[in-house]
Amino acid sequence: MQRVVIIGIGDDGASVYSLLKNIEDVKIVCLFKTGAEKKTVDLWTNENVKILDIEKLPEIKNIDVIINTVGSKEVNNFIKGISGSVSVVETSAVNIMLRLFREKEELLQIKRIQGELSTILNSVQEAVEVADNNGVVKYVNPAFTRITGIPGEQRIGKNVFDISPDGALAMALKTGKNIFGHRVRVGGSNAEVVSNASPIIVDGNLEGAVVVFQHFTDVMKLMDELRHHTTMIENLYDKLGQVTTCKYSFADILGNSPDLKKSIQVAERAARSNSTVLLLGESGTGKELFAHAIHYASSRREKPFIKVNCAAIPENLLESEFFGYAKGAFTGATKSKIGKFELANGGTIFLDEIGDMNLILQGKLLRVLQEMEFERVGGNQTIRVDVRVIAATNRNLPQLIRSGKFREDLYYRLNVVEVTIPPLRVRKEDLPILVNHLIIKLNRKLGKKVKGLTPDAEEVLYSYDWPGNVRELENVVERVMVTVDEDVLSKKNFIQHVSQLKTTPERDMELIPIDRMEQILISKALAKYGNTVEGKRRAAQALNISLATLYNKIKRAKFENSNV
Ligand SMILES: Nc1ncnc2c1ncn2[C@@H]1O[C@H](COP(=O)(O)OP(=O)(O)OP(=O)(O)O)[C@@H](O)[C@H]1O
Repeated sequence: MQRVVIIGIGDDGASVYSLLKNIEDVKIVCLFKTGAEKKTVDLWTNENVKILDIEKLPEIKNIDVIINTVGSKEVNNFIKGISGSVSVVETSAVNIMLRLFREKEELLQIKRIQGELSTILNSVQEAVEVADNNGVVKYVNPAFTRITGIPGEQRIGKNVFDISPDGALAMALKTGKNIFGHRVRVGGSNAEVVSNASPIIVDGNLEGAVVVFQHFTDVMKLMDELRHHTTMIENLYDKLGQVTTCKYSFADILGNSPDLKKSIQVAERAARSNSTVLLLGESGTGKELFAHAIHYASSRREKPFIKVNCAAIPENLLESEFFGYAKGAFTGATKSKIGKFELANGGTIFLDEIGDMNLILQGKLLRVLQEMEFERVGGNQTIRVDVRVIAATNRNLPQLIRSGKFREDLYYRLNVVEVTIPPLRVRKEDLPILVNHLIIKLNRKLGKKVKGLTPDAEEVLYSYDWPGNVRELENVVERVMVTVDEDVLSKKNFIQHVSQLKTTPERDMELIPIDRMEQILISKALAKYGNTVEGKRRAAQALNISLATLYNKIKRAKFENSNV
């Protein structure tokens, strides 16, 4: 066991201490503080070692070696004066020893980094090749061999300017610049790769270059995957845009006329089932409103509601709109797209203007309705869906069937539950509730304070037939409210702003049987004043007949009608 003392508690003293403290045959007896250290190190508080003043050196017995880390003359002389037979390692020898120690430490550190780097390079999927500034290959990783089929030992030592002069590595060495996305066949192999290369610059000098590449097919595979996911994202965006949030419920369908109530009743019953519903009614009667309400009242209310207007989509696009298309199905189909039936999966598809669909598509639709499965246009995979169908039309389907424009079998498929929505002209008693609701809504929208209509304005509305139904009524009331500043809307406002508001009698003044004319006037009066006892009393007054006569005429009209 060598008993050692260290002179000096500065940087060098600390280094020597660290170097020797774990050596088995060395016992560091203590360290000596000299006062000549440039800076003392604050390491000692955590170390189990004694620190003494240099004056105490003579008192320490049985020392084998004194290591002097302090370069001061006085300290040297003091040690020489007392060391006697004890070996003294001078400062210059200590410095050499420390330099060797530090270099060894650096080497160990480099070796550690090298080990880590080589683990990384061995495990990456990309090929890596390194050449020096003359182009001589110094390193290739295992992925290089996997991708090119060239063993490392066959590659290392060769010159890239000979074996791969068009490669990214040679280009980076020639130009000193980064090369990106270079597509090339690796010299000496058949592998087509996409590579990135960078020059290695140390202290401003070109020391070599490194290239990283991947098999072109791998890149293509990644690109395909990327494209697939991009399509998926686009389709989802598409989906978001097309999924109509179901806006209306049965509570939004206004009107108390018996005919409308009957339609609502049938629709409510249909909503509870999964049956296909066919909505019939003139334009603007509220078919879409009913479709929304049915979906909203059904168990599918949380699922998508998808509307397709069969008349608005060009015939040649309708099929792909419905069923989507596969990538490459036609020129321009660079990616696949899902159709409305898939979008509606789990929910409801609303096929508006079904009477305008072409015959070929009618056949395809029939198959979907029967089997709930289809293929995308140009695709061969069968897609199964669970969709509730609501179709609507303002056309006379039986007539279209007779003229060969609509498939009878499709008609029966769609017509599981038929809901006919009456036109506004046969339920004019619904006018007040509709108009009041519109005024409230438009007051809010336009910032107006309209309270209602004058009786003669009401008369104008009652006398009109409303061929555009509720939609026309909405347009007319809005047009009037936008332009008029009065609180109560008068006949003048309506006539002035809606020139097409011609009253029915004026238009229909051709000759008809008197009893028929009577019936028209009675229903007009009842529509205006309502079918209640009070309404009938006022109607009789307006017609200038007694209440009893009115009852008689109503009875006779009903009797006659039932005999028709
Ligand atoms: N009973 C009703 N109560 C309240 N609003 C109604 C009623 N009926 C129709 N509407 C309103 O009238 C407008 C037209 O209705 P909708 O679009 O549903 O008619 P449609 O029959 O589908 O018309 P088209 O055949 O032209 O597509 C909508 O703004 C709708 O909210």
